[in-house]
Amino acid sequence: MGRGWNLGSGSAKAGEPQAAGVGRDTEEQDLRMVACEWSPEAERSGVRREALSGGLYREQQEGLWGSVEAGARMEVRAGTEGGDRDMEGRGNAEGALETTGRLVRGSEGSCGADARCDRPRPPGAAALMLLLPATMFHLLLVVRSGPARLLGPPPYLPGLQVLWSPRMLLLWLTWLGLQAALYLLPARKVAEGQELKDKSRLLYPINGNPIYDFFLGRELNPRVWSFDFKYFCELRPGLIGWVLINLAMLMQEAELRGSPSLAMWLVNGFQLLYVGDALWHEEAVLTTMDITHDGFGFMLAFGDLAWVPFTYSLQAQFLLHHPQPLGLPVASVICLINAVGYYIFRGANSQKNTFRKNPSDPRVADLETIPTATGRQLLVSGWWGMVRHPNYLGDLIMALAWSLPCGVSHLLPYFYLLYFTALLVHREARDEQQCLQKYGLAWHEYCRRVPYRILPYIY
Ligand SMILES: NC(=O)C1=CN([C@@H]2O[C@H](COP(=O)(O)OP(=O)(O)OC[C@H]3O[C@@H](n4cnc5c(N)ncnc54)[C@H](OP(=O)(O)O)[C@@H]3O)[C@@H](O)[C@H]2O)C=CC1
Ligand SMILES: CC(C)=CCC[C@@H](C)[C@H]1CC=C2C3=C(CC[C@@]21C)[C@@]1(C)CC[C@H](O)C(C)(C)[C@@H]1CC3
Repeated sequence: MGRGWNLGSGSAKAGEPQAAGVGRDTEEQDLRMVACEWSPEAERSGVRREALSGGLYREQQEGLWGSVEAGARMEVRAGTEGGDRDMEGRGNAEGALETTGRLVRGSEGSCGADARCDRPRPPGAAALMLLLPATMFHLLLVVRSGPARLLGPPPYLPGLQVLWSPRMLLLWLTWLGLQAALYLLPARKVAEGQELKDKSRLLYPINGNPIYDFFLGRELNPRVWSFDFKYFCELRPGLIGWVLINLAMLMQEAELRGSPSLAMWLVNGFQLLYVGDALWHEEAVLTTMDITHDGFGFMLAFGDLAWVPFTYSLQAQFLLHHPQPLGLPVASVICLINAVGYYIFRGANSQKNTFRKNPSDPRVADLETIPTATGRQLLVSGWWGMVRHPNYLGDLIMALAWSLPCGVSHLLPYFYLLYFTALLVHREARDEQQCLQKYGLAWHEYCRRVPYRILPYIY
């Protein structure tokens, strides 16, 4: 059997686990830890030292995670980079092992804080940088064409003179400038984000690959004074730009056909609700992995400033060029689908945010939780007991409702749904990795209790 030990959660000897435990100031904590059973997913070879959130880390004696046998001895080393301490414990017949030891806060740092360990390699990054703009242009060309075929070649290629317009560039810069000016208004609320992982020395690798770094961004939170480029781009210019493009489509349709169609109203209304919700809950964006984990490179800059406004508004663009009849009964069903999606999306996000801010809040105090070695807890009832990403489920249901008003004659309006499913499945896998890194066996226990990721009984 292996001799590496996965530290599970246990009750704290001094100071019960708290939701805000990660940021505790005490230099040393006495923790009572329970080593749990080996699981195939937990087996990872080659990991010598692993960070526990809250600045703690543990080391494995050998490359494997180990199960605990009766009477087995375990050795866990924990400490700061400068000075480790050893601890010992004994296993019992049930395969659980208790040990009491003193963990000393070390410097935070692990693959979990490194945005590069779970991302595409340079050739993939280079391909994406060509593919994404090409896809966007393709979509914009075909949505205007008669057949509007998602998979066919574009009907024509515009000349360079069409693509280059100093007036448009000026307009775009003015738009960014206006957003930047609004963003800088002194009246806005100053919110504190999560403790950032860029305290880690591992976050800034010396040997970077220029293509890869350009794609992902070297800097986690590029700022000039208090102007945070990533945070600014994540919400304002792109999301508001998306709504404005939708609105322009609606107005143009009114001009062309006398009044906007019901389908156009629905698409505008649904997406306005989504963007309004994002801006209303602006602070919640601080805990998304884009802000806490990803650098600000091509992916987010292009994603936020171009991809979101131009491809997320595809349905409205499609409807302008391909009007679709929509009766009231079908429209009502679509509204219901969107309402259900929004209800799940908002309910799940709010439940987690409320819980993370204050676990004793009466709205979440009764929910069942799993303690973790970091002091934070994981919800296992309510929305987060249904599937491991109920917010993604709600988001996907809404995505379906945004496409349905465009009818079923074309695949193009379903592009967002397809892309978004791929994005969320990939994102879910990344988050899973990070949570495993953060919470170790407590995360395995959560996965055991809540086996489905996004879609109950299916995925
Ligand atoms: N429209 C779009 O293009 C996109 C929309 N989105 C939406 O953005 C929103 C945010 O998504 P995203 O940033 O990916 O991540 P989530 O909001 O899903 O947050 C994941 C984090 O939540 C915490 N968590 C996970 N499970 C539990 C649990 N059981 N109990 C308590 N906390 C838990 C963990 O962090 P910790 O424990 O550290 O708190 C985990 O890392 C989603 O609604 C998503 O649909 C996302 C991407 C694109
Ligand atoms: C293909 C490509 C270029 C991908 C880049 C991905 C980005 C477009 C998305 C990554 C995470 C996002 C989020 C939102 C918009 C899309 C991007 C930037 C978001 C702002 C949409 C509104 C939501 O309410 C949200 C605030 C939760 C969400 C955050 C993540």
